[in-house]
Amino acid sequence: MKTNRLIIIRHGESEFNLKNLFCGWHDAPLTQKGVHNACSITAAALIKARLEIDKVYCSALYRARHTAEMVLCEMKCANVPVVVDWRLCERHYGNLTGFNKREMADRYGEQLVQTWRRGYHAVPPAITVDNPYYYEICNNLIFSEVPAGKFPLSESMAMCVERIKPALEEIKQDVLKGTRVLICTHGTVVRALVNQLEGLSEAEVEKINIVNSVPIVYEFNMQTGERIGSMTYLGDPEYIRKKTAQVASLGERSSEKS
Ligand SMILES: O=C(OP(=O)(O)O)[C@H](O)COP(=O)(O)O
Repeated sequence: MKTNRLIIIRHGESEFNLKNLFCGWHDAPLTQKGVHNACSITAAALIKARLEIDKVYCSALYRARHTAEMVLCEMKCANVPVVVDWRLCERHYGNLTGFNKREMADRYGEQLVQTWRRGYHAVPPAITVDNPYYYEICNNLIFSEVPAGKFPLSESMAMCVERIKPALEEIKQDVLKGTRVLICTHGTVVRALVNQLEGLSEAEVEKINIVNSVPIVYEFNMQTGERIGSMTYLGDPEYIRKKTAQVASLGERSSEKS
């Protein structure tokens, strides 16, 4: 049986991940640790598993592009083509963008904030002009490919699934031709991809939390196009368990950070 693999990663730790802030379409950079982990966790795991890459599909946001670049350099294949696709950008977090998750839970209640974070159809309040990131997001040229009328003011998981569907179909065609693809994207988009690839129910996908930097591997039968098995993380199970719990939680207030 001829098989091929698809590798998916959530970018390394961003400045907003570190500060526990909703990020979405704000173009936050990686922290030093995020840059370091692209080499010491992502590339190291791929090199150890002898997984080579022929092509990268990447979100247009800087934290994902920087991660992809670091991984390719560390794997000594910086010439690999990188296709930048706005459809792989994080879900737009609306007016939550830039706010601390724990502080939002204090203001609106844990249940509502967790519903905004993980509810399949929950759309956070639309971003307004008084949001500190409104103009930065609207004027960011990385979104120039977004078709007229499709620029969101906020997105649910369900809306995110709809926009990644055609991109995933294109990527799958490449994988079934034998191209060894890496997708470099974001927490919600990885969840949307897992949802589509595994045909999960809405309730199942609401429970998934994705760790930064650790590669996820899917295998496909190239003749039938069928997926073999479910997602496999390439990394230390104890590290993944601890980090998954952190991603799922509402984290700390800004004032609790050193
Ligand atoms: O921008 C985000 O995701 P990213 O760090 O994967 O780009 C979100 O703020 C992640 O937050 P969540 O885990 O509460 O959905």
